[in-house]
Amino acid sequence: MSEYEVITVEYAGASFSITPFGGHLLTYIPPTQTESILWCSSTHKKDMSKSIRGGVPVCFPQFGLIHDKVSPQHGWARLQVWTVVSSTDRSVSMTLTSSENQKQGRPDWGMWPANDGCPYKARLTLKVSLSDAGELSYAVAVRNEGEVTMPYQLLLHNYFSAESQDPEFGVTGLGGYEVIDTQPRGREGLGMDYFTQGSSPIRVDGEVDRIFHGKGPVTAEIKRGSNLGVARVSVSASPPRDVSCVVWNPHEAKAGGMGDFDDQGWRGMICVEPGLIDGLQMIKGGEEQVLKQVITYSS
Ligand SMILES: O=P(O)(O)OC[C@H]1O[C@H](O)[C@H](O)[C@@H](O)[C@@H]1O
Repeated sequence: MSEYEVITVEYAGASFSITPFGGHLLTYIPPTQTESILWCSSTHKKDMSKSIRGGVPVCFPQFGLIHDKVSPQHGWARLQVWTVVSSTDRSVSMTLTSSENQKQGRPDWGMWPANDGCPYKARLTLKVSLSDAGELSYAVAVRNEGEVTMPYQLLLHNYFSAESQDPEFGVTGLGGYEVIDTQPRGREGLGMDYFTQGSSPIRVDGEVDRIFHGKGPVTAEIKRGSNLGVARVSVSASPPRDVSCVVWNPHEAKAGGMGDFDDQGWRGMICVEPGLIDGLQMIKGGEEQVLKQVITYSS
């Protein structure tokens, strides 16, 4: 099987690389830095048989698993080859339609009826660009090209490189958010915990898999550890709506069971994943909704 194609853009002392497979951002190197602040597993699949483990997978039309036994976890957008529509000295734009997905014979979202009877027509357009200051802007537009109102979810599954066991490590900015903790401490097997996030940083002291629901846009700060500096991700939706965020680190046992996860790689990463996942999003025929994140770095 052939490997995915990679497009690299360098501008304002920064660079990023992206592949049409999944519309997947692979690296972002901010100005003055020599290494990507995004984490990517060295053992990820390059042959397009599986979503890339690292970078920024696009999750659409749903986050997570729908228990219909056919829809892939986190949807099909990250499994399709997107079409490049423009490429400039500072940006790349790609598009993907649900009809393309249907042609590939992949199952649709469980809530979408089977391929030929599906009433929904979605077009995703992704634009990744570098500003004059070398900041990375990453926007996904969802257009309903059909006539009936279409439900969806969209999430940007950012993998940041981080020293997750460093005392300086922590994720902040989600204080006051309502949390669904799928890995409650000390209550194994007893389902989920629900609480309001306090102001202290989120750390990795076991498997972390938490969904944070808040109001309006999100800005999360990732103190990546003593040696790696700080990443900041600012996310907003247009038209304005509530943006949620997932924080995930599989820790040793779960990562060890994943064939495409570097040995001990969980020590070097954290996922901070903004998304429109507080219930189903509704979009009328002919309308477009956009989720945009800006990623910046400071030492
Ligand atoms: O292995 P994947 O399908 O890429 O999912 C990786 C992870 O994505 C999210 O962070 C979910 O909250 C996790 O429960 C899941 O394990």
